[in-house]
Amino acid sequence: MSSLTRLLQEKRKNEGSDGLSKKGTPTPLRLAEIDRDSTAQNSQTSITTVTQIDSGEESSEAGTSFGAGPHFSSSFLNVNSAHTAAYGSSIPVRDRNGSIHIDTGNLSGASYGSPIGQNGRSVRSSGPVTPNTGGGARQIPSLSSSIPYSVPNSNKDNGLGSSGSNSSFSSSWLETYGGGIPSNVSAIDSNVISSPKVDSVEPRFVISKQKLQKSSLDNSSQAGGLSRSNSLSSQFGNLFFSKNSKESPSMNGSITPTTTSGVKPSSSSSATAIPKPGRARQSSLYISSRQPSGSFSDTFAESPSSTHESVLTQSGPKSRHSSVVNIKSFFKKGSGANLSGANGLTGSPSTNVAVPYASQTSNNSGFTPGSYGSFNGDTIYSHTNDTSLPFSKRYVRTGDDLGAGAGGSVKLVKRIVDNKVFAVKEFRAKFDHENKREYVKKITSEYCIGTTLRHQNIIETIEIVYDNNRILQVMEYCEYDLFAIVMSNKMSYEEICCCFKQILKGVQYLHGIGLAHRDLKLDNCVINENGIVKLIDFGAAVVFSYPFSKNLVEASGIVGSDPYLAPEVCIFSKYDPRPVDIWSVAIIFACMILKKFPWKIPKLRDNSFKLFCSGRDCDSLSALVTRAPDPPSYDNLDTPTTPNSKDKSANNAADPNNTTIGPQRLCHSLPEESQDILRRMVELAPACRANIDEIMEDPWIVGIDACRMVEDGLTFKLVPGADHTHTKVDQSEAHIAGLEKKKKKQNK
Ligand SMILES: Nc1ncnc2c1ncn2[C@@H]1O[C@H](COP(=O)(O)OP(=O)(O)OP(=O)(O)O)[C@@H](O)[C@H]1O
Repeated sequence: MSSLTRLLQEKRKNEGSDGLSKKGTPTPLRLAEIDRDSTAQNSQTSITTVTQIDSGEESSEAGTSFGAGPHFSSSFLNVNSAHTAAYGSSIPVRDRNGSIHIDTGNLSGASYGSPIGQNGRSVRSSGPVTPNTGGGARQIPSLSSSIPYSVPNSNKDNGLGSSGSNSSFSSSWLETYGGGIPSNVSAIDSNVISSPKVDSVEPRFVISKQKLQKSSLDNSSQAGGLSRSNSLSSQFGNLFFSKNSKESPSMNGSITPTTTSGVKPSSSSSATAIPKPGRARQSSLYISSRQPSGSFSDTFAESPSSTHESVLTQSGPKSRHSSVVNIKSFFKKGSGANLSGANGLTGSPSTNVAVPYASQTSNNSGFTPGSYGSFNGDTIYSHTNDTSLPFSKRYVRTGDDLGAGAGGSVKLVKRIVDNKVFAVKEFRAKFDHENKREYVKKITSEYCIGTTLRHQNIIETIEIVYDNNRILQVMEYCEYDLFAIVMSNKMSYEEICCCFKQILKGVQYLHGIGLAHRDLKLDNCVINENGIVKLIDFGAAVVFSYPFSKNLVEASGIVGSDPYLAPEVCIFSKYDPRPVDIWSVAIIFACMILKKFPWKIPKLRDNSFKLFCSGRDCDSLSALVTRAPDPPSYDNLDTPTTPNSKDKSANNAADPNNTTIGPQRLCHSLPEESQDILRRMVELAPACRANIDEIMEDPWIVGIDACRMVEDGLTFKLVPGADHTHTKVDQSEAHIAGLEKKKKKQNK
């Protein structure tokens, strides 16, 4: 068990059993209680045996040697390593770093069997690219071939149509592959999952659909975008998961070690074990970020002064430009050349950069011509004009690291000219096995998104610098990780609602410009002294809509962190990324209220999730996930589809009074006024899930008095929510890195 995990456990113990007990907030039911109750009830209800297609997680732990170092608890490991990956066999899956893994079709271990690093991140088992030879693999179409995207309410759906796969439900994946659904069974019978063929490069790297298709053909051997997030949920893992959380009874299968080479055709049977791919993205990057590089860290002189005095003075409103940088021209003019030079590449990376549509329609009035495109010295992009000096002459490192993850490490710096404090993300170095073009694509993708976004609930990128062979992203600094604030257990209910609404606003902005985040979790929300929440880490973001196009560009790959993953991500090779974000935000809310995850992973082998899926009017998870809302009836054509009418076809519980199974298993533990919309946010079927605009119209959400910045002449001023203040914690434990450090000290 990691030191931090133990710390959090201890903290939880000390804090007693209840999370929030504010007026109007039901005392959250601990997962342990839920599980005990439900397990007891389980035997009495009509829930029948669940056909488990996985081998058990428990045995995976038992059968895996994690080395002699400190271990994470089983629950921690499960949440952080239980990667669902591409199901079936022989699918080369690519993580966010571009490394390709081959799953052999056995439950195993690239992740489970890998040695766990000191911080609990399993070492990635990545091998060379191996062609997809899964000839026997059944081809699972994308989710859109099973459900119509043009569902009622699609007018609220940013006007996006389907990706051209509007097959009706009658010709769905379910009927083709899954057979009929017995109507008289209330439990989830089986989740028929086989090997989806992932055959495209990630769309965010491609300008047009045509290019995407071409690239898909060209790169068919580099299939798949498996990506695992380096989940700082790790800390939550141990804290939130009940020790008593029961795994599925059928989880006692043995674990077959995964190899990263060799190919095994998938079985099309529903009893196929789900292979566990390597925990690719996180560990190796994590390690990478700690490699002595002689670059970034050495560039700064350590500042003797404490960081946080000045932090308090710099957290005022940042200038918000209404415009969005045209990243396409940005790359053509400047950074492309710069990066080319920097990485020894020929050709501009601009040809592979996705352009969200807002970027083409906006003007660039917020940026001077010199702020991007051309660069002074080592600056690739900057909000400011003061880029004539090299980075190391303008900033000084101060304080400790803020965090490190898959994309790189984040440090605190002070701008010499005005003593303002910023967070600087040093993108990780290129891996040896990674080709340069791939690496540049990844990095450029993240930072071009970072430089494009302008919203008070999205972190602001100040400048991007090429320095000493590393790419540095200077961001506004936020004093707290939302994770750390939640862990303090001091948040009031109103404060939680405020944070929730701000996260939703950030998502609304992203979805409005055609981007989905795909890795929304507490760890990727930071909060400043004013109580303004910001989304960070756009390393997994994708463009789902291009300018002037009504087509949806589906996302692919299992991207995100297990407890926050939407179920369709684990089932389909391609999916609409918007409902995935919505699901994740619902989990974030549940975590803030309950102080624990509802489940470790949205798969049937997780008993808690299985119970959540059970007790509905359908017995197949696949069927539940591919449901579509009822079409509007002829009698009610004039009546717009309301959330309630959508509910008709949603995955409602057969017995709404039974709080141990079905959606109410989760929702009944949440504050009453939040239950309606939360239930719609955790709809198993993405087509029935509330979209962001519907959520923002929910009366409870509308009524939340969230803190916000409003324009005040040329600047912005804070309008705090009237019914709450924001919790502050000591800076030594305001960020994950600080928490880790503190724990390590305590353990010595
Ligand atoms: N602007 C910021 N202000 C304050 N802290 C920040 C900021 N950006 C990042 N951090 C801290 O650094 C950590 C890692 O940042 P980030 O998530 O961007 O890195 P990553 O390498 O992409 O991580 P992951 O593996 O989760 O994707 C965050 O969890 C947070 O604690």
